[in-house]
Amino acid sequence: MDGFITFGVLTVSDSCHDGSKQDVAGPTLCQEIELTFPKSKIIFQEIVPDEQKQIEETLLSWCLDGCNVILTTGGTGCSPRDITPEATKAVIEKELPGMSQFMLSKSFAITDKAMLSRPVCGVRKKTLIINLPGSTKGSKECFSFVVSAIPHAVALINDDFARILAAHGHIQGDRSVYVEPSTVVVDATAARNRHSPYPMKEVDDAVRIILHECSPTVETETIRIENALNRVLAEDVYAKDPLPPFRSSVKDGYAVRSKAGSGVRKIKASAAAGDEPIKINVGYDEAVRVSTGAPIPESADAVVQIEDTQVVEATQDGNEEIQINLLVTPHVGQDIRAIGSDIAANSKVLNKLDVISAGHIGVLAAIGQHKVKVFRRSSVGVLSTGSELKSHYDLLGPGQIRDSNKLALINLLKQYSYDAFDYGIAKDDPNSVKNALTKALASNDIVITTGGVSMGEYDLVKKVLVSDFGALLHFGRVNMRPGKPTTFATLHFRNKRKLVFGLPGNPASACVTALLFVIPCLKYIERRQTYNFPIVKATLNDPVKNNDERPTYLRAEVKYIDGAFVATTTGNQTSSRINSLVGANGLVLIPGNYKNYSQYESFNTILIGDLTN
Ligand SMILES: Nc1nc2c(c(=O)[nH]1)N[C@H]1C(S)=C(S)[C@@H](COP(=O)(O)OP(=O)(O)OC[C@H]3O[C@@H](n4cnc5c(N)ncnc54)[C@H](O)[C@@H]3O)O[C@H]1N2
Ligand code: MOO
Ligand SMILES: [Mg+2]
Repeated sequence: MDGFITFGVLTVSDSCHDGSKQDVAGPTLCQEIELTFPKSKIIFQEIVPDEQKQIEETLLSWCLDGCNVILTTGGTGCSPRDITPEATKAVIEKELPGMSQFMLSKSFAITDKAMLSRPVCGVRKKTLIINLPGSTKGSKECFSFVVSAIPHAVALINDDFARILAAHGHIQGDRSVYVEPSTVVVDATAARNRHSPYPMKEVDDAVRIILHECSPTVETETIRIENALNRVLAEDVYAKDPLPPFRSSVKDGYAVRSKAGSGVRKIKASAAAGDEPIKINVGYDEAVRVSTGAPIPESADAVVQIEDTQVVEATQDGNEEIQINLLVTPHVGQDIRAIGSDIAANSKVLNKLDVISAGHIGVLAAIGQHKVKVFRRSSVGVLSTGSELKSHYDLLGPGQIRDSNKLALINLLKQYSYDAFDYGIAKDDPNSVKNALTKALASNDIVITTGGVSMGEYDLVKKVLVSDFGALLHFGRVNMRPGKPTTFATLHFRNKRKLVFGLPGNPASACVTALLFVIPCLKYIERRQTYNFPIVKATLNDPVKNNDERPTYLRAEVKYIDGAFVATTTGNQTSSRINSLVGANGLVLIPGNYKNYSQYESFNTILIGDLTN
């Protein structure tokens, strides 16, 4: 589960900061983090000088931004500028002397120099801060000494065993959270229901029910613009300063006074991009050589591009122009980017409810805004149910298959830019299902389960939801193929309202129902204005049979050819066949009732991905 522990790596060093030395320790620590915690995410990496205030400010801002662990490297010694431990002490609320002592005691075995190191480790709110020495070797070694304590420390700090243990695959057999046994008793086989007691809902009604049961969030969070892609803005954004902040040249050419028209000009000075604006008076017979992006001297009112000029006189070595001839008559403002011409000072640049794109982030960077307020996203836990399931890392015994749903769903959500957390595999027994659900519900707003929702005596998800969690099942069957037993429930867990999607176990069914029901729900809650997938009319490229009374969502590759959408199905469409999702960017909706459809018939098609041509 990517992004489970978030890290920040702060190099503290005057010489790395001013560029006279290359920072090797910082990048090496990042590599170590990625190797040791493949599911982690490094959200910050910076170099600051050995200045107490700057170190403190950076630590505080990373803590505020929800960084789980900050590693500092450098500034822990006893030279006059070494100040990292003091800065760290000023930021932390609880010191962890054991961690520093352990690190030192291990270091003594390697070098006596460790006696001169003064690392501080501690906790501020939900962030663990660890000082490491500045040398690449030393910081790497010291990180390796304390690394085993990090996941547990993060769990303790966040008071969140379930999430952390789930992240490390300890769901089954984990005794750290006690869960009362389930109240569900598996039915005697002969006494079980012969017909599903759940009314069959149409897909559109099911979507309406889901959206009715959730509301667009009002919760916001403030995040760095680097992390803001695809988030929904929770505020209008205004520019304080104009862009450009000075009159700048649009072309490589000559800044002149337009009134003097075309003709010969003496080169008085030159200005390149990045130069300070030159304070000279440009006479009517003069010009200032300018490059694109350079500031224009105040008295000039036009730029003439190089292509529209000729050299009249040059220095003897041929390096400098002395006089040039303007071949065109310049007009006022020609090729000058006026102050505020792109963004006027105090103007609104971005609107609340915009979905942040690369362009938005560019605007935010251009106006110097470091953070934005966005709407909070729902946190999602995903778990699989099924006694036959094994992790894809395990060897299979007789009767076992690999769990493909969990990873497929977590990554399906990721495709639409939502994160989801892995809550393992529950066995088909009520206690195991209750256990896994408890852990997933404890840390998430939304839980997705797969399997165990149909008619079998071991399909226990619905029962456990109702009996053990007091859930309200809003529907338990939907008129669609794949996905008939799709279940949607709401419940209160520790005084918080939760949504549960009980998706079918068949792999294609799980993905199709996640697309049709979960993704629009996540978008709607996040306050996206467009939460439904686009629908187009597409013509079938191959004949299909619907062997079912239910409307069917065929997985297909959709192309736009000669002004029309054409859909080619991705082979066998049986619900168990996860391969039918490979290469599918569309779901073609064909009516049920056991009808056959010939090539060239057109159907509504939901676009779930980019067109492939
Ligand atoms: N008597 C009836 N039987 C079934 C009906 C029905 O209406 N009456 N509906 C069928 C339909 S449609 C579907 S879809 C499946 C859904 O079943 P469940 O949601 O109860 O899922 P399971 O029984 O647990 O598993 C079904 C199938 O999928 C495999 N599976 C489950 N989880 C995973 C996973 N994580 N990764 C890979 N494969 C998984 C599992 O081994 C089964 O083969 O029920 C029909 N039955
Ligand atoms: O609805 Mo099920 O998903 O067809 O196999
Ligand atoms: Mg079943």
